Amino acid sequence: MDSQLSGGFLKHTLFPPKIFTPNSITLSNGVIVRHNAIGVVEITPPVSDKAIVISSGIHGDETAPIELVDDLVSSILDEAFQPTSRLLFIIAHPDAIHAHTRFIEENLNRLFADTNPLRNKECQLANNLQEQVQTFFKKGTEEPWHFDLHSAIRASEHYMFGVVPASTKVTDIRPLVSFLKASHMDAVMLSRTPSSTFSWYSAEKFGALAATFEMGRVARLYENNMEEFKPLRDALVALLCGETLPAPSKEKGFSNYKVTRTITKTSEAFNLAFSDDAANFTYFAEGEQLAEENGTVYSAIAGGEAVVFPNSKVAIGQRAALLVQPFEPNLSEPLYVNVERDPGPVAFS
Ligand SMILES: O=C(O)CCC(=O)N[C@@H](CCC(=O)O)C(=O)O
Ligand SMILES: [Zn+2]
Repeated sequence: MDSQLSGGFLKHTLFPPKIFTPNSITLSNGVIVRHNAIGVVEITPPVSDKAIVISSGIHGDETAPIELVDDLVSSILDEAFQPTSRLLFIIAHPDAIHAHTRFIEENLNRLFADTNPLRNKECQLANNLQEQVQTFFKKGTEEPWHFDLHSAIRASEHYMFGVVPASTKVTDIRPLVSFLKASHMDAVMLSRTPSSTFSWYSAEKFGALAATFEMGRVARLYENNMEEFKPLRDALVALLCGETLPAPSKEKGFSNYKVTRTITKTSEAFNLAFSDDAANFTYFAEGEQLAEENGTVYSAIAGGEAVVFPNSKVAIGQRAALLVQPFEPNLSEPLYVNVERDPGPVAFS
């Protein structure tokens, strides 16, 4: 086994050697494991039908995804399962992981719109990751997928959910929704506007079936209860190995939301009208005030809206909250998360 990875992918990423040289090994099952860069491992099986990026650690304090990625890479190295897709595993931001923070200078997950001028470490990281993903997808013609794994800052009415970015591509995302259900996630949220996130980058530039996954809530490394994410791990292994996905949960329901509005903070005067620790998907009835900034009042629209990722402390110019409404997709027809198409009528209970 590659001596650099023998101590584990996460350990190497957090404590890399002074000089890193890309290297690769071939496992006895014919799978090639290439350590492309610190925090980036590429898996190439002899035959592949999908090209799947699984990224974690974009935010340094969201650690369950990092533990999951480390575990999947170890299992492949141990030949515990044999992938039939090309894979790119990423642990993105070791400095932020060491510092137990979301980011050091700038939110990395807002830097995927384009190549960034090098004003800080996050810009460099975003540029490197864009290059890695571009090279990976352009290497083959397999179906492109990207799961960017995160954990929410606050409590949530839905513990595990997927956020599907809106792109200008016409990609039918029903296989992605099936995967979320097979992972026993609680909900999907369809964006309506471009967002410069890592999953948006793969959806927009490569037409990937891409989503941000919210896996529970932030916790210190190794203080996560990884049993909670076993259904996601099982579904990932099935997808990576070309096997039938697990059946959706019989106990849990599955909710569909579409984003109605994005509230952007434009000045330091921005205030949310509710408590800072309100849970994701807290519902506000029509007319209830949500936020205020320099005399502009944001209130819930007809039918009410639920609030997701509210954060008044974001940098000026960034998203301070998403507002969503439930809807029922018609899954007998293609489902597009395209900036120009409404995914379907709102469904109020
Ligand atoms: O809990 C929060 O407020 C943030 C959790 C998180 O990092 N979420 C991602 C979502 C990205 C997307 O919209 O696809 C983020 O804010 O970057
Ligand atoms: Zn995050």
